Amino acid sequence: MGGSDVRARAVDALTRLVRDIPDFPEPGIVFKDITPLLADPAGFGAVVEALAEAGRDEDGQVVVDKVVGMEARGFILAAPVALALGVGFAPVRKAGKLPHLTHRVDYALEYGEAVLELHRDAVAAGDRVLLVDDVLATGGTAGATCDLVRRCGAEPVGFAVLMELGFLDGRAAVGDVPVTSLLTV
Ligand SMILES: O=P(O)(O)OC[C@H]1O[C@H](OP(=O)(O)OP(=O)(O)O)[C@H](O)[C@@H]1O
Ligand SMILES: Nc1ncnc2[nH]cnc12
Repeated sequence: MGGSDVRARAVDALTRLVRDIPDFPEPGIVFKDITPLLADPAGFGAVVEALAEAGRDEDGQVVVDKVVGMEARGFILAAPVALALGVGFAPVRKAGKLPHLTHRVDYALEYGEAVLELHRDAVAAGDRVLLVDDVLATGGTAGATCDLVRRCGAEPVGFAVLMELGFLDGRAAVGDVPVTSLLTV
């Protein structure tokens, strides 16, 4: 199947299977709930395939060494993307969850602030790293993850996300790291 077909199937699944939950987790936020998408194997498979395209070049060659996913929804998408690309997966977690030596970054997101961590040995110096998550909102999470990857001496070479909230300038937070967003809402 060609790249545009893969993407079209993913966009169709996102349009049908992501629901809006108003005022969650706080008043004024419209929460993008991906659980119906995850419950649909064809839709879930379609979006994983489309996200994985961000880790390949035009000839279909894999051009990344590692996939990083952000807790918690990012894990669900990033792990199968890593397997699809045949590379390893590394988790970025909220504070206090990773057991070995970590790098830490404070960050803000659409509804709060927190600390993210990455094991210092999770990615190697010089690795080319693809970030994967479900939603790009303010970009706080993605920006902090780029910082963590760089602190390991590795290079964030792409950020693949299901949905981008277009009214927030999330792309600014990741600077010149290319963003692949399957849907802008
Ligand atoms: O662009 P931002 O403003 O940073 O927001 C995007 C982040 O917010 C959500 O995660 P959340 O921290 O709510 O964690 P969860 O996946 O555990 O629900 C989402 O999964 C992204 O990681
Ligand atoms: N509106 C939203 N829906 C789901 N996840 C989010 N993360 C940040 N903003 C979000």
